[in-house]
Amino acid sequence: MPPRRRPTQQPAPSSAEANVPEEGDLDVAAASAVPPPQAPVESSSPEPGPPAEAEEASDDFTPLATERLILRPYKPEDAAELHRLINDWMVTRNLAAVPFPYRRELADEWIRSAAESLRQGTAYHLAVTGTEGEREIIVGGVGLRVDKARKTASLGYWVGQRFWRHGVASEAAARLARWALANLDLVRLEATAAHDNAGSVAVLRRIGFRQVGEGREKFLSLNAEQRVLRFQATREDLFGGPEPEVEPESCGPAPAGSSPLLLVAACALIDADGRVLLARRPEGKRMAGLWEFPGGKLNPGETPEAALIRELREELGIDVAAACLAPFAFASHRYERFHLLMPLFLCRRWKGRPQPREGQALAWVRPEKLSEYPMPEADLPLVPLLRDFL
Ligand SMILES: Nc1nc2c([nH]c(=O)n2[C@@H]2O[C@H](COP(=O)(O)OP(=O)(O)OP(=O)(O)O)[C@@H](O)[C@H]2O)c(=O)[nH]1
Repeated sequence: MPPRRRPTQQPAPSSAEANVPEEGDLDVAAASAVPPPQAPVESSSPEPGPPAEAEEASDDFTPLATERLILRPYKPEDAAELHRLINDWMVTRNLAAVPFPYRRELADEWIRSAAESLRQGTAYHLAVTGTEGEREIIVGGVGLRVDKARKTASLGYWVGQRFWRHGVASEAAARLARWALANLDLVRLEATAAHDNAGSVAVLRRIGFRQVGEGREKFLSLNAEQRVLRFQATREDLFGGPEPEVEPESCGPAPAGSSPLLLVAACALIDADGRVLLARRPEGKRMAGLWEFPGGKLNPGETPEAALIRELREELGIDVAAACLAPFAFASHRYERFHLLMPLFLCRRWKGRPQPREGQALAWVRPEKLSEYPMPEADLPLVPLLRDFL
């Protein structure tokens, strides 16, 4: 079959990906790296600054680490190794967007286009690397194509045949999927797998995707359509809903059959420009990726004001006086495992400059833009109140 040359014909994990049974262990090691906050992320300065704008383009993607792997942007010098791994019928036959045979020049072209789309924030195609002895080796690839209009992204992955049966695809795909929902402006992830690709289906299920339907897709390597299974994952699928450990001390008594009451104090910090500070729940927490008002649970015996003063110092490194906290509204919302009662205070004066002390991204948001930021359900009624007031 002659290779075809189109920018979309890539070793790209665009969909319907690797047939990778996932057991055992791989002799690869991880270096330490942390994900950068991504859009919509703004200045954390309380001084007047640029208005809130979604900003997703990045020239500088910080690699993502897993226990054994590093997910990093491709480099031009990866082309030969990439070509050697991907120009393999056993790998390409499961990849919808990769032709076979795969010509060497396509690897160069792919690396160039992956760098450009990463810079623009339209796709995140990353090399999955491990180490063999002291040497870094490429073991596969993982990627996301972003559909900004639909706030979705499609996940794909492939693994070089030599590295099958070591759990590489699950480890890499889970990391990128969780990073994406925690850091990008997305409501869900999508993925497809060829109906007979049991390995890839198992990967998607293992990392938290749900099957939502079936369809057909053209596979370049087969030069034919294939039946595919369609999968999706939302934040709730990957991180769980709002179900914190509810300590009896912070709750009122819960009669049999009812949910415990959780008291949380929250604060809308307002800067001199009338912008409100939102904090994004970081990867690793339930509801990661949602934006909320800084604050937190009340400790036993604490007043809401005292809890807020403590939380604002811990989370943002600022000092607030109780006299500067003005009661504004409250949220009363039933989550599955508890009922949230959350007084919301307004504060226009504080000491220090809010800094993200707990890995959260911060955004100073104009009131009319608040509704563009995905927030926990309990906060939704507060948004119009705040917008009208400010
Ligand atoms: N701070 C804050 N919490 C909110 C908001 N809306 C909302 O539903 N919550 C929920 O209220 C609870 C706040 O608890 P928290 O901040 O002390 O705890 P957490 O889940 O972040 O975990 P942690 O115990 O590790 O700090 C969480 O379940 C959180 O999802 C909000 O606007 N601000």
